[in-house]
Amino acid sequence: MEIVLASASPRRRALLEMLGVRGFKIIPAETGEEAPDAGPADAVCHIALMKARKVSEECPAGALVIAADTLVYLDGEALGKPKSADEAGAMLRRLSGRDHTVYTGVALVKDGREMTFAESTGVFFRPMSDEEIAAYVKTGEPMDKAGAYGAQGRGAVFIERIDGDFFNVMGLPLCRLVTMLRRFGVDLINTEE
Ligand SMILES: Cc1cn([C@H]2C[C@H](O)[C@@H](COP(=O)(O)OP(=O)(O)OP(=O)(O)O)O2)c(=O)[nH]c1=O
Repeated sequence: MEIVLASASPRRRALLEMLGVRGFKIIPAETGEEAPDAGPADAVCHIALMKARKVSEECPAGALVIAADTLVYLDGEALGKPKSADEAGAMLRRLSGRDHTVYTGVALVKDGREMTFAESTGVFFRPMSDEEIAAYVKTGEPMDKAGAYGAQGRGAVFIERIDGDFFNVMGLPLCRLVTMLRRFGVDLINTEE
């Protein structure tokens, strides 16, 4: 079966490769990513579905399209990707010394059949000094990431504890994704190889 990852995220690509998915195509979805006025789980599912639908329209029949969207949620507010170094610093100051929740919505679309789910993971940050935040922002790592950090990169040093699927924080909740893929006839556990 042809599998298409509707994402420009190098992390999502690496995670699918890690699962042993071979020869999948990458077609990033060009959507506005306007979050609807909804709770975080509904919002990430909606955006993921918009991405998957858009790419599915361009794909041949039989292709299974996977899309995702990740948001960091704090005090009832969604933190997306920072637009500037200053905004990244401000986000990190808010995250310092407390816990927040990362939501990733995943959408699977094949021949008009659609499935979505959202996974949440609690992330506990240790207190960060202003110097640490400035130095981290300077690395550039925060810039293309929701909440201005990468749990899989240098950002790891600020994370005291994680409650849930770590890969969900990176942008793709692998445990539930594999279960959902089975419903579309893709079995990544019982492979012949
Ligand atoms: C919190 C966190 C987010 N991220 C990333 C995952 C996502 O790539 C990004 C959130 O932006 P998204 O809009 O979810 O995804 P994207 O724009 O990078 O890619 P596409 O829409 O084409 O699929 O933040 C990390 O890599 N590590 C982290 O610890």
